[in-house]
Amino acid sequence: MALVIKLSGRIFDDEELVLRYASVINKLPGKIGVVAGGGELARRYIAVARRGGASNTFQDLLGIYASRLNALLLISLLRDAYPRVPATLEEFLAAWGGHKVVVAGGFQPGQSTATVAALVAEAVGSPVLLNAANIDAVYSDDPRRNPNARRIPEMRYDEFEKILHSSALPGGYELMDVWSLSILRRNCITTYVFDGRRPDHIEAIARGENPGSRITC
Ligand SMILES: Nc1ncnc2c1ncn2[C@@H]1O[C@H](COP(=O)(O)OP(=O)(O)O)[C@@H](O)[C@H]1O
Ligand SMILES: O=c1ccn([C@@H]2O[C@H](COP(=O)(O)OP(=O)(O)O)[C@@H](O)[C@H]2O)c(=O)[nH]1
Repeated sequence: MALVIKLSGRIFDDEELVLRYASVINKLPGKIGVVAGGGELARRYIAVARRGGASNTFQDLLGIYASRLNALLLISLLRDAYPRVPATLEEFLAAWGGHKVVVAGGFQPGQSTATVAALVAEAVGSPVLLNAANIDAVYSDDPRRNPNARRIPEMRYDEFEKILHSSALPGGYELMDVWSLSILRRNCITTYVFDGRRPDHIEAIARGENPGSRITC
């Protein structure tokens, strides 16, 4: 069975955490698709570009290249990974046949790596998407803005869509963007959102546990 994991870019801002994820992924059975986010590296370049009046397209492209650098770092730590960062879904699929792990970053402006992860999960036929996020679960509202936000361990995509107010601005797209949800929903792919600081949660989910939030169609 194929498995697809989206790694929040914030994971790549923490050296120890990147090494722990590489160790967990190296031990996972079966074929693994990974998508790396842009993290602090992306936000730093996007902030300078925005300040200098660069277009949203170029701000997104900077985020894409930052996410691809994060992806290449992870590839360098993995045993049997395709040794390049695929820039398109077609390239990802061409690599998928010949390697245990393929690691991508962004694909095109106007979306986030959550959409890349959803496209990859659909393309490789993965029944689940694991989202190692910069938050421990999905809440009724953004817990960083609303201290009364309620943690929601189980929900359906229609409820998830109502909760998310992700801005489609470069470096924004918090948690998951709307395009990712439409792709996940049309394939009935189950998404697990969990604390990205806990690579051990990948094995917990593989054992059938739900350490964060589970979203189903
Ligand atoms: N309903 C929500 N539940 C959980 N987190 C949310 C929600 N709405 C917005 N967020 C925000 O989404 C962020 C997690 O998104 P993620 O893409 O993993 O990290 P980031 O975009 O911060 O790199 C958290 O920082 C959190 O503040
Ligand atoms: O296919 C993609 C993936 C990413 N991005 C850009 O790269 C940034 C970093 O990606 P993301 O926000 O998904 O990373 P994370 O939130 O995990 O750090 C995004 O905000 C977008 O600006 C993009 O334009 N297209």
